[in-house]
Amino acid sequence: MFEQLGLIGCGLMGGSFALALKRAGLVKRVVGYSKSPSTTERARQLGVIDVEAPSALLAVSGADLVLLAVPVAATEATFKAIRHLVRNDVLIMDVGSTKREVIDAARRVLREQVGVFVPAHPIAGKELAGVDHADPDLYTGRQVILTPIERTLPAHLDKAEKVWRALGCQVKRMTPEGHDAAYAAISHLPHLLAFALMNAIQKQDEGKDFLALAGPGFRDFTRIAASDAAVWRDILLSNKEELVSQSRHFLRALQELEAAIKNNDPDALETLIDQASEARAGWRMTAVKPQG
Ligand SMILES: NC(=O)C1=CN([C@@H]2O[C@H](COP(=O)(O)OP(=O)(O)OC[C@H]3O[C@@H](n4cnc5c(N)ncnc54)[C@H](O)[C@@H]3O)[C@@H](O)[C@H]2O)C=CC1
Ligand SMILES: O=C(O)C(=O)Cc1ccc(O)cc1
Repeated sequence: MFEQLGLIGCGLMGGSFALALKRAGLVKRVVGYSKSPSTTERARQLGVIDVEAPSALLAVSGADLVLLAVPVAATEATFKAIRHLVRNDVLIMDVGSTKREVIDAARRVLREQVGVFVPAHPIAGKELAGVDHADPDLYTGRQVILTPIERTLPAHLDKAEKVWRALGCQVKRMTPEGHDAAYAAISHLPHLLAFALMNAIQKQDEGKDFLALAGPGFRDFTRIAASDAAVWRDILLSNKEELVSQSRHFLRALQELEAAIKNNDPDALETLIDQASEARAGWRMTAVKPQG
């Protein structure tokens, strides 16, 4: 049981964490801070937080658990804002979608105290940002990747694992590098492609008319294109090398398909589609709860 969660970033991810922690009876009080005072106020109105803090530092004052749930490029400024209140008995976690840059920021700012920070990435979320979409079930049954470094304090790592497990998550450990390489392929590239597809269509003269005719396949493929621009700008820029490398893999695969079409080669085309179809049919999302 935690006395106080200091929540920095009262949006979708932070708000959902606060609601889930409260529902599990794991926290007595949630003190929240978001950059925009209207968001913090809304979070309190919704019962996501109990107390509005006027600064990140004041949200952390008296907290034994701190969650950073801000766009990843805001991580360093957030650590700087709170560093004077970072003590060894406080557990700090984040929920950022990339890990190497977040950890570099933590090392630069927290220095010898970096061990209290346990980098975390819940593989849960949706395309709808903001506290109004916070949901106590968001994390239930989902994977959470922890990417500890050599200085991470074992007791803090253990406590972090217990918190996520108590919220119904399946916890996995990876290196920050392994994490960023994998998520470039399975999350950052798919978002990039969804953004590109929407723009490619809407920039055509008949784009609007085409979109009006689209069906469920298009809906499934492009859902994530509606994601928050500031959040995704930061994610894509903070995993640049891995993302560009995955984009090259994708372009090669696209060119192979295009060549089979241009060459009127049905066998080659069928083989390529078969490979994709079998891989997708055999894939299941790792989850604790039965998935829809
Ligand atoms: N949206 C998703 O599905 C997932 C997002 N994430 C990560 O979660 C983090 C938060 O994303 P969401 O909750 O989706 O976004 P959001 O936009 O719903 O919430 C972010 C909140 O942070 C606040 N904020 C922005 N800059 C700030 C600053 N400098 N100081 C204090 N507050 C600040 C915003 O006002 C907003 O309330 C990001 O790092 C993202 O990479 C991780 C997994 C899934
Ligand atoms: O909307 C979806 O289905 C997502 O894939 C959500 C998501 C977005 C970012 C992450 O780092 C992890 C999960």
